Amino acid sequence: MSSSLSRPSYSSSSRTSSPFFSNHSSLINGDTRRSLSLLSASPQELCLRSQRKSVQSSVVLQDGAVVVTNSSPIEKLKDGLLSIPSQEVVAELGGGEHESTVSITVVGASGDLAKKKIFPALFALYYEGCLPQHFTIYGYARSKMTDGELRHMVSKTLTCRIDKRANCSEKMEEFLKRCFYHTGQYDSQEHFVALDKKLKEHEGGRLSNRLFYLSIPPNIFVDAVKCASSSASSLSGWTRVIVEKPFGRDSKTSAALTNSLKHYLEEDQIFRIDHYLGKELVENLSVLRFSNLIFEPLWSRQYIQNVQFIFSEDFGTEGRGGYFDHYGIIRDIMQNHLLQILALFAMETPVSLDAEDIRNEKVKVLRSMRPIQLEDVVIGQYKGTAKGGVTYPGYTDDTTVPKDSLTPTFAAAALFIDNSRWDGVPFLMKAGKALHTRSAEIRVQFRHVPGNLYNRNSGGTNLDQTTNELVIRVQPDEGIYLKINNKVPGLGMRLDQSHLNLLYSTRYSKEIPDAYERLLLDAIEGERRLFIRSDELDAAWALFTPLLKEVEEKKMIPELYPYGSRGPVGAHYLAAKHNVQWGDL
Ligand SMILES: NC(=O)C1=CN([C@@H]2O[C@H](COP(=O)(O)OP(=O)(O)OC[C@H]3O[C@@H](n4cnc5c(N)ncnc54)[C@H](OP(=O)(O)O)[C@@H]3O)[C@@H](O)[C@H]2O)C=CC1
Ligand SMILES: O=C1O[C@H](COP(=O)(O)O)[C@@H](O)[C@H](O)[C@H]1O
Repeated sequence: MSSSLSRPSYSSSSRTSSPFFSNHSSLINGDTRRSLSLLSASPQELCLRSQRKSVQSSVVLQDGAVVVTNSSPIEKLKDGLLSIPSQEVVAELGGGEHESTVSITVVGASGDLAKKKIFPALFALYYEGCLPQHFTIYGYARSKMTDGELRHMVSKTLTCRIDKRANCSEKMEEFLKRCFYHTGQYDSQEHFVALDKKLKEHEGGRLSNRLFYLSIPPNIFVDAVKCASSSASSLSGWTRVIVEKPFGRDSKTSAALTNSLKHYLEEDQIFRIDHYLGKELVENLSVLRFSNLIFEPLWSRQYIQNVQFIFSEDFGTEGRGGYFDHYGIIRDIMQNHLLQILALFAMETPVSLDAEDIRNEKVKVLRSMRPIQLEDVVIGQYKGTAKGGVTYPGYTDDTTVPKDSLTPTFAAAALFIDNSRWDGVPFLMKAGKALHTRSAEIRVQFRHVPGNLYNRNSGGTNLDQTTNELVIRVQPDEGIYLKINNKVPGLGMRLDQSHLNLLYSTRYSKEIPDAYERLLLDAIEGERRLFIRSDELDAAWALFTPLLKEVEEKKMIPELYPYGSRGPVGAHYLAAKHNVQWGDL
């Protein structure tokens, strides 16, 4: 364990352990509350107020300083008195002096993810006033680049939601002035020491908090963590590391990665990102379930016939064939994104919205899952096709993919949760690249109405087939709709199926933030709810590793499907075997 990281970290789950604030418990009263409203115009709070309504954050007084914390004052204000435990400091604003700073280092800044997602998300947070008063962003990679070149690169990546908004270029200029670049090797202590020196200069003696985003290939994660932790971690505030997937290829490699990371970091310094957890509709899943009386009572085997998690992309592995061939669609999408959504969907009510309470429930669901049977899995691989005069390449046409590759680019699977709530309910997953459309959705198909009166004279509608279905469309065109049977207006009695439709674009004028914005902000705030804990990861791999091993050892041949099609027909047989029809057809 590196000495620089042996200090306690100040997670929401370990708030009382902070040596810096352990004596700073205070009482909040009416005066303090008045101060809170006076402070409400600060940019940080505006951001927290408008976007993060789920009472995760608050502003409290601590020894004369105002501190943005991660807990809800509302919950604690019951008797007009709030006892604040020592808190993880997000920003400390005292007597007009701004004492803390956050340095964000994007390790692998020259890469695809950094350009496509991380820098645009950081800019969006800046634009929305969500970044602390004092922050610095450093790009770190081996490529030689000046600060100016990094800024030029970042300025070109603004393809996201902010670029058409008021004062965008002005804000961009301000943002870019806070971005710097440091050239270095990922395994060089010396280069990280040099980074540390630069960070310190920017921090200017303030309490320093440091976030490292590992946007690099997984084989160099540990080298980078080792150097960052021993040569560039904060000596006064927190140090956190965001780790991108893949977290290993199976149980063994994942455990090895976790062990190596834990050699240099405490678990609560590791933020394992699954960006699907940052998507608006995925975040909303718990709200839908636990804040609406009408859903939770139906959320079990008693009323739900099956649940479907569907991911499709209308493009192939273009440009990422090298990475993808080593992993395949089961590891790339199912074992993480879809399984995480399943866990949120199926978990029991957590004790609270605290990260640990939620993750405890997710782990329980994952550990209750039945081993996946090979006969409950279909795999496919896209092949080249020509349509409308355009030729679309097959997976193995990619020059970085071996010609005889058996790597699945499509998979469908039936999973089961062996607990009393979900006994016997098929949870179907389907994920594929180079399909006819790009979408991600959750479909909940309810049982048919017993003894339905209207089956007798519904004018041809078979109510056993037209059961209620709740669709949570994660992307695109985010929305939630419920299929119901309804009388067609008129003198006769004819039923049809209609939608009660909550389409976000018509209901909300606010743009939907990118998942990376939410997750980066959470990491800065120390909110771990949407990050994967190591036992969740272990449980996810324990479920998929035996299946992956079997598929690979038996050299299972994927069913070929044409680029742009709906995927292999085998997926329909799999669903039919479980008395299910895919809802997206
Ligand atoms: N791109 C995406 O859409 C997604 C990516 N991810 C994950 O995020 C991480 C980053 O992805 P991405 O940006 O696509 O990755 P890249 O392949 O673009 O790599 C990022 C940077 O790492 C350095 N690098 C690349 N290969 C090596 C190597 N063999 N040895 C040392 N350094 C290397 C390069 O910088 P330099 O040469 O300048 O040092 C490169 O610019 C990966 O773990 C990936 O799996 C996860 C989800 C989506
Ligand atoms: O993690 C990954 O996700 C992307 C899809 O993300 P989305 O937010 O664009 O839906 C996928 O293309 C990639 O293969 C995978 O690694």
